[in-house]
Parts: sequence; structure tokens; C-alpha cells
Amino acid sequence: MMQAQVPSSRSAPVVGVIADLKQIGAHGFHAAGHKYIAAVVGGAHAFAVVLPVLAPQQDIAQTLDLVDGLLLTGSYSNVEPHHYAGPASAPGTLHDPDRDANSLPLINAAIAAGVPLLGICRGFQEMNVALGGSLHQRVHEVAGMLLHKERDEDPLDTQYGPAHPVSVVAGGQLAGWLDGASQITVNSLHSQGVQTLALRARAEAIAPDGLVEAFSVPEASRFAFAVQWHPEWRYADNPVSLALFAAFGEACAARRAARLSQPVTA
Ligand SMILES: N[C@@H](CCC(=O)NCCCC(=O)O)C(=O)O
Repeated sequence: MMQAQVPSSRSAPVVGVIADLKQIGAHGFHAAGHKYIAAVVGGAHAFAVVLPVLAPQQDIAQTLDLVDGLLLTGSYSNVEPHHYAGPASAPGTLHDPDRDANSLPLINAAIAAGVPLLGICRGFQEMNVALGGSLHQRVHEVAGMLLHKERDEDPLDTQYGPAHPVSVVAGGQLAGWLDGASQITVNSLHSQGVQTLALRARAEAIAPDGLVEAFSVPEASRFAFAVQWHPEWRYADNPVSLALFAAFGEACAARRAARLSQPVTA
């Protein structure tokens, strides 16, 4: 398992990594994937904490007071379609209503509070829905769309390996982080995909079939960015991932500096 680089001081920004509520055996667990946590610590140079999905019992405003940034991870579960007025899911679709009930309000609260937000895969989809967009549930069944799903029988290095190119939107944040690159290759492990991009979002990367694969949120005061692919996978070997997590980490560090400079109220 990859060893994350340890930040050198206690001033590292605190990044909340949202959990899934998973059934493991007889019990539920609030769980987040190691590769996301390792990428936050090693790529964003942050201090990662796993956020249980307990709202409204665990107050979202208090969560935002505790962190300098938020990472919305991927997950095998799908966003429930009633959140975007979509048709019922296919029978047997895995959902995580507790994750939905936390991530969707947390996204808008974080943007309003200026808390940096990075969404990956399911997190990308959650951000689009929270901002008012909608999703294809099985994008590979839509005429003209590519197969964006991984093959379960493939080894992980194949599943998370390069899958298709995306065009980087000129003049966008991603283009800036990538020194003006016009095309990159990304991995692809998803069935859902953007059907309508939220009006509050700006497309940052597009797949050959027209599917939006990354977007930013212009109204966000610091950082709100989402990618459909998995930059956390072997992030240290991927210059695009390193640039993305570095930009996220810098925004989180700026939030921490601003927070620490505020007078402490009793
Ligand atoms: N369920 C959604 C999102 C897919 C996703 O996030 N896959 C990655 C799960 C495993 C991991 O965390 O790497 C969809 O199917 O579109």
C-alpha cells in the first residue's frame, strides 16, 4: 500500500474526506477509501479526517468550521435519482441515501462558506446534482455515448488505467494548471454521467462523445472543482493528478491561513 508523505508541520490544512455508509457483515460502517486519503495527504499536503455521514444529527455548519477543505470521493453507489427528478434506478442499483443526505447539502454550504471542494467520480456527480444538474444513470445505454464503465473482471491497474482522451477547455482552470494542455488521457469507471450540466458549473474537460468530464464552479470564492475520472489512483505517478491535488491543497492552505488569522470568539 502506498505510503503517504507526512506533512512537515502541524500547520497542514485539514481536509474532510466524506465517508460512505457501508454494510460490512452485520454492521454499518462509515468508510472512506485509502487511495483518496493518501492522495489528500501526499498530493494536497493536508491532514485528512474521515467525515461520517450523520447529518442532520451532526451539524453541517459545525463540520465546515472544522475543516479547511472537503473531498467528495468516488463510490460504487449511485446518487438516488429523486434528487434530480430522474427515472427510478434499475433494479439492484446500489444506493447510499445517507451519503446523499450529507453530500448534497454540504456542497452548497461549502461553496457559500468558501470552503474548498474537490469532487471525484461520484463526488463529481453529486456536485452537478447539488448545483441543479442531472445525470444519465447508464450513460453507455445512451445513443452515441462511449462505454465509460470499467470491466469488473480486469485487474485494478487496467480498470484504473488510461481509458479515453478528454479535451481540456481553453482558458479554464484545468488548462491553467496544466500549462495550457488541450488534451489529456483519463481513466473511466462510471455508469452515471452528466446529462445536463448545472448552470452554476463551467465545463472544464469534455470526452470525445461530448460527455462533460470536469467542471468548475465560478461562484466559489476559493476552489470548487470536480472530475469524473480518478486522479487519486497512483496520483504521484500522474502529472495531471499532482497538479490537481496541488491546486486543491493550496486553496485549503489559504482557507486555513484565513481561519487562523481570525480572532477567536468566546
Ligand atoms: N456509482 C457511480 C460512481 C462510480 C464511482 O465512483 N466508481 C468508483 C468506485 C470505487 C472507487 O472509489 O474507486 C457511477 O457508477 O457512475
